[in-house]
Amino acid sequence: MQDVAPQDYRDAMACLGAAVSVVTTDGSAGRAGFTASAICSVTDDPPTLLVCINRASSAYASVIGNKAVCVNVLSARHEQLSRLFGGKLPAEERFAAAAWSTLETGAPVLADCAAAFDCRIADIVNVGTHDVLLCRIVALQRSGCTDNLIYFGRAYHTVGVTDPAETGPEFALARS
Ligand SMILES: NC(=O)c1ccc[n+]([C@@H]2O[C@H](COP(=O)([O-])OP(=O)(O)OC[C@H]3O[C@@H](n4cnc5c(N)ncnc54)[C@H](O)[C@@H]3O)[C@@H](O)[C@H]2O)c1
Ligand SMILES: Cc1cc2c(cc1C)N(C[C@H](O)[C@H](O)[C@H](O)COP(=O)(O)O)c1[nH]c(=O)[nH]c(=O)c1N2
Repeated sequence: MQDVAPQDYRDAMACLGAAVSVVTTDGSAGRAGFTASAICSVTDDPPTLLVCINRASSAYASVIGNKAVCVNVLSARHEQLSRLFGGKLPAEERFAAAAWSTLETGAPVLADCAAAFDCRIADIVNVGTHDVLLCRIVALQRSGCTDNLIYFGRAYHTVGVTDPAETGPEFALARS
């Protein structure tokens, strides 16, 4: 099979806008977290989402060791937090920038995120540089999603719903 070049693949993938989350974990293998956009819903029965994690990530050993993650979906106001968790900072400095609680698994839950999916890792598939984590949702936190953070064309954007009660949903995409 003839593969396309990784750079050509990334250039094309930059056309896929995606929601941005901070994926966290805590437990005997340590507290860690990273910014992620490679996340999607698999099935609602049993409620399952997938997360792709680079095995070179500083969070990898903790995620695999704890067998649990929380997917914290970011709002527009979390752009700086996304940059912190997507950079090379030590874990303590990343977590110091926000307020956290826990639900079932002990993975950090971002206080004011749009939605948090607390998960146990049910299965792992190795693909190239990444592991695909199949994550069973064991608890949820929701605080509305009127202004989400989006990563598209190698830049952050926000997508908002204006006057949903009066006019029905109207979506606006703005570069931040
Ligand atoms: N799935 C991922 O691991 C993933 C996704 C987005 C960004 N990133 C990382 O964030 C940084 C900035 O990314 P960018 O979007 O500004 O520019 P970029 O050119 O590195 O990436 C463009 C797009 O390609 C995909 N991509 C990039 N690196 C990948 C990887 N190692 N594995 C799978 N898909 C990958 C993503 O969809 C990304 O949005 C880079 O270091 C990139 O590797 C990783
Ligand atoms: C917008 C955006 C989206 C993603 C990322 C980055 C950014 C900026 N990164 C990369 C990841 O966040 C980054 O590698 C680590 O957090 C920083 O590396 P270390 O934690 O220091 O290893 C990333 N990594 C990953 O394994 N899966 C993913 O889905 C994503 N998605």
